[in-house]
Amino acid sequence: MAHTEPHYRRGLLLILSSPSGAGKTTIARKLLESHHNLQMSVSVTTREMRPGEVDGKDYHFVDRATFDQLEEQDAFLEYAEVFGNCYGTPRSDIMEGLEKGRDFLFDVDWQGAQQLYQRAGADVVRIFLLPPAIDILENRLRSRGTDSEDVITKRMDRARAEISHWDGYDYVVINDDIEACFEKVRTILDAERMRRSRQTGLVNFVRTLTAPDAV
Ligand SMILES: Nc1ncnc2c1ncn2[C@@H]1O[C@H](COP(=O)(O)OP(=O)(O)OP(=O)(O)O)[C@@H](O)[C@H]1O
Ligand SMILES: Nc1nc2c(ncn2[C@@H]2O[C@H](COP(=O)(O)O)[C@@H](O)[C@H]2O)c(=O)[nH]1
Repeated sequence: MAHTEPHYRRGLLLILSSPSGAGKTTIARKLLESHHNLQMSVSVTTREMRPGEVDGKDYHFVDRATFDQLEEQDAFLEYAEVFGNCYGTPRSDIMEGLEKGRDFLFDVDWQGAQQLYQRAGADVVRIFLLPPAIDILENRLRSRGTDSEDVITKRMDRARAEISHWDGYDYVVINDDIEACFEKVRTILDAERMRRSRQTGLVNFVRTLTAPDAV
């Protein structure tokens, strides 16, 4: 075996949660640009499409009847109701992808993080993003320009509840400067990929070092 041959690694499920507006989508985009072998888990949702969003890329947009049907078919690894809309993670592909060493990125709320952890514990890495201050969070939601004042009020009310779940995560990162935050999240992902428990091909490799004649 050439010493450059990559060792087999099991994939992981990287969860990014935060109060709405703290920067999950922004950090997720940067991670996807910089890490090949990382793909977004595209959720199914009943919420209206926002300007600029693409069906099948940002979400799979469906009506409530279709969502309920998928739920009945056990098509979701997890699902939750957020701001009166339903969101679910499609089960298909993910378990199979993990076996093949693929990593998946999730932008889900604390309920999604909890359910994914209950179903796929050892494969899950949970990161929670916090804003540097509560008024900065509100400013970011306003400057994003995607929501009405009514929706911003709802998101801010929910933000406090979401923040109260910060201690259900493996890592907590404050998103003050976007580049600094990204560097921290990237470091976590790179280190988690190296975990011994994920590098399942190491057993055979180590055998070639310690008992080369037996291989
Ligand atoms: N560190 C930062 N400094 C300044 N602006 C930021 C920072 N991080 C994100 N933003 C901006 O804040 C707004 C909200 O960010 P983003 O949409 O990524 O949040 P989110 O957590 O995905 O929100 P939601 O849960 O509602 O989808 C965006 O306009 C984004 O460009
Ligand atoms: N439990 C889940 N939560 C999800 C999923 N997809 C998104 N979300 C969360 O919903 C809110 C609102 O998102 P928005 O795009 O409408 O602003 C946000 O907190 C997301 O993290 C999912 O599949 N499951």
